[in-house]
Amino acid sequence: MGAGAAAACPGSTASLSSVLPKWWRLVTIWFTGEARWVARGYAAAVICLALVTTLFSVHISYAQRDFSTALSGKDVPGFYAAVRKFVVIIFIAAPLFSFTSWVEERLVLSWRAHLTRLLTRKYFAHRAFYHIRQRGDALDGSSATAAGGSSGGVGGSSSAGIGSSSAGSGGAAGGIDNPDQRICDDVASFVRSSVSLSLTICRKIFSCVAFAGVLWGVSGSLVVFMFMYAGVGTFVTTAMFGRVLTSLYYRQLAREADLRFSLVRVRENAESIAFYKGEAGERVRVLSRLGGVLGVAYERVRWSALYDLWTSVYSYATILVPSLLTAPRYFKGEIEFGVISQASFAFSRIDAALSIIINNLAQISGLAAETERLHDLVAAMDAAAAAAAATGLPSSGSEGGGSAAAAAAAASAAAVALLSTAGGGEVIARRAAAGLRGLVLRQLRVVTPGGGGGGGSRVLTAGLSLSLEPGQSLLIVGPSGCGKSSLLRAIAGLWVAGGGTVLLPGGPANTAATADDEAAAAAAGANNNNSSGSASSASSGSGGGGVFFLPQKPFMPLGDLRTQLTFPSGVDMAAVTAVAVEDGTAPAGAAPPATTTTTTRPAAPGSQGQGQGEEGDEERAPLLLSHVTTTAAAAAAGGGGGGGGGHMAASISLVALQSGAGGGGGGSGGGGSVSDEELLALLDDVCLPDLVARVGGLDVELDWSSVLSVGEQQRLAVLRLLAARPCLAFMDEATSALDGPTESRLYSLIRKRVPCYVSVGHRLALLQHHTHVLECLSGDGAGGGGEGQWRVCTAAEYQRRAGAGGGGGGGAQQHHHH
Ligand SMILES: Nc1ncnc2c1ncn2[C@@H]1O[C@H](COP(=O)(O)OP(=O)(O)OP(=O)(O)O)[C@@H](O)[C@H]1O
Repeated sequence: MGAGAAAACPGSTASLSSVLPKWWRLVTIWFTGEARWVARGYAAAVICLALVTTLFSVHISYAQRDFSTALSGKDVPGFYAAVRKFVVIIFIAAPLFSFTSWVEERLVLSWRAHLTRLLTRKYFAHRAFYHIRQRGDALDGSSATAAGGSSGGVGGSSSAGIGSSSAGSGGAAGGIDNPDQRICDDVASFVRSSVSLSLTICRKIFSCVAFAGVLWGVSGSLVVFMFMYAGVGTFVTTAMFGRVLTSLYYRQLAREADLRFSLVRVRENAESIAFYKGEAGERVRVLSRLGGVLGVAYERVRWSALYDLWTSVYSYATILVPSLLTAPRYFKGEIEFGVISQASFAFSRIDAALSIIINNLAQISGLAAETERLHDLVAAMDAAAAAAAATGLPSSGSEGGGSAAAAAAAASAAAVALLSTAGGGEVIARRAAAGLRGLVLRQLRVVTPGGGGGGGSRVLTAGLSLSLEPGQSLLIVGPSGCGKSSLLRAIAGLWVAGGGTVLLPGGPANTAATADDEAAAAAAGANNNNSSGSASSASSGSGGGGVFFLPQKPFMPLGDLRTQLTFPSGVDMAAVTAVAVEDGTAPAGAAPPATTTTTTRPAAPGSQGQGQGEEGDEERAPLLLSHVTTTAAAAAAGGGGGGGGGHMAASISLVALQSGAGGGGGGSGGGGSVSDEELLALLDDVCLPDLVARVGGLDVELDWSSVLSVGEQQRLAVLRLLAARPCLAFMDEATSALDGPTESRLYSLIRKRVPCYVSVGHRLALLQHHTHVLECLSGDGAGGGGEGQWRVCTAAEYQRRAGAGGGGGGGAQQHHHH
């Protein structure tokens, strides 16, 4: 029974001693972090209080002794003297004991707050939540319960974690299940158990020393016997129960989180399940996860019963032993009666101290499991951050600075090392090029997560090079599953496995942050070098990078209607600052909170000449989309007819044309926030003029994803794009739920306000809104291990072919060589 449990759970392979360094690493996060003086103050206070309360316990034992001796000797004055002494001690000790528990509770709360905030920051930094989620999804189901318990050191866990973000090799390598549960529940229990166990140990050591002195006065042999007795007991207990109980506790945590997750999924997808009439299946799934929880729970009950049996035998024996050893001397008249009871009391205290593992094994094994889970989570988050930093845009704008750059460089180096061990693959480089206002891809290779060069990974795109400049727009088309969305994932930096370079607008000219940005960044954790400064602020766009992604699935955050419209940059500055102040991350000079929610926009690009980006002049110059091809398509073009479109048979190159510094395409608006009037006008633009009136105002909070139709949600998403006014936008089937005329109207607006954009779509009607088409030529995502082939042509040419040859495939045939 125990062996089975141990084999099934990675956590079980960790012995208690191997968990100790991990526990210590987690503990030092608080004690050496920015709040270290608070932490150390609390720790010193509780340790002193533990010492004082232990001394009082010794006094109480002496008072008790006098008490019993006076009573048995019928010594009336002695009795009353003992009573008086006892009352005085209790009078002082009682408030002290309650003050001690108050300080302990405060310590627990502060520590928990600190650790949860830290993990939350790490969770959102560098989109760790995305990379960790991927691994969690892959493991969703029964295997998830066994995941996450890597018993290796930080290095081992890190490489597993990095794999999840880039080139993971499947669940077997160890991953992170249910990060939400780890951040909420595991932190709380970890902190509580750590404090209570540490204090227990402190108290036990003190009392062990104090009572060993007392007992030594009675009988030296009793002390020696005591230590031997406790040593054997501890050894037997840990050998018999330690690993099994830790493993069972670990599995129970994971399975309970799985059960809860299955119920949360039902709540989130209630309508779809109801339409499918899928409740029977869901019920079975929930109940089977309950079965998983109960299975582990029953096993725990069995082991706990055995453990209880053992501890009762052990502790009852300790009641008898001191009396057996001291009674003969009492019978001979060598000691008083009170000495027997004092010896028993001292013996039981020392026994309790020495039997700390025996008596607290359940709590210790719980703490060990929580330590494993939190340690793995932190390692995975750090690894995800390092991987993101390896491919992320260099820091620019609000978080710039020597230390940030150095940290990013260090993280990059770490990530490259980790990636090379995890997947053996290259990483896509993403850079911000100052002055660039379009998109440049160079020899881009996109690989699905799942291994760098095999082991389930697939190459979706190989050798793709293109450039897009203001005034141009690209429609990505191709069969479902060929890798269109994945191309956007790679450009956005969500997928990093592969190779080549992505250049995006960036640098001072395009990322000049507004005051609000800076305040937000400063307040929201600028002093945390894991904060998501560089890559995400640039690529999420609306804040300061000028690049905006609209995903395929609309997302409606929790909050009022204004939040929906201004997402992701609509930040309640008062709340941000409040959080940062609570968090202790607000710098001394943090900007005072704004009173309203604001949406920031990139400032209008200024003169191009100031660009200090990483790229040279060649990259800064706007590039005309001259051609695009891939290695495979290039070869094909060399051998067969290349119809139109400017395909080149030879090597791929980017043709930099005349720089049109100052970037055409117009319209990049000035900085500042979006007023309510502007929001109302934008709602009008996206054909939702009556939405505010219908729901009752901009401040109304509803469950937006269920009260708005998918088409309405898509229109709101386009509104966000228009409000953000990026210089480059990516839309993944962002208008797929809209009727033709509405879609057309929205695209006309986008064309007017966004100089350069890329869409993924299936409808031919979209052609009229794009200047070029990027077509995936692989029928099935380069199935069978072939490389993804793409080609570009003008929209007119694509349209011509579609008219003549039945879809873009007519033209595609010419180059479709495997
Ligand atoms: N996290 C992942 N891990 C491994 N493979 C993935 C992952 N996400 C997607 N894929 C695979 O990558 C391929 C490309 O997916 P992608 O979403 O880019 O397709 P698409 O061309 O956008 O399709 P559609 O038109 O249906 O939206 C698919 O075969 C998909 O199964």
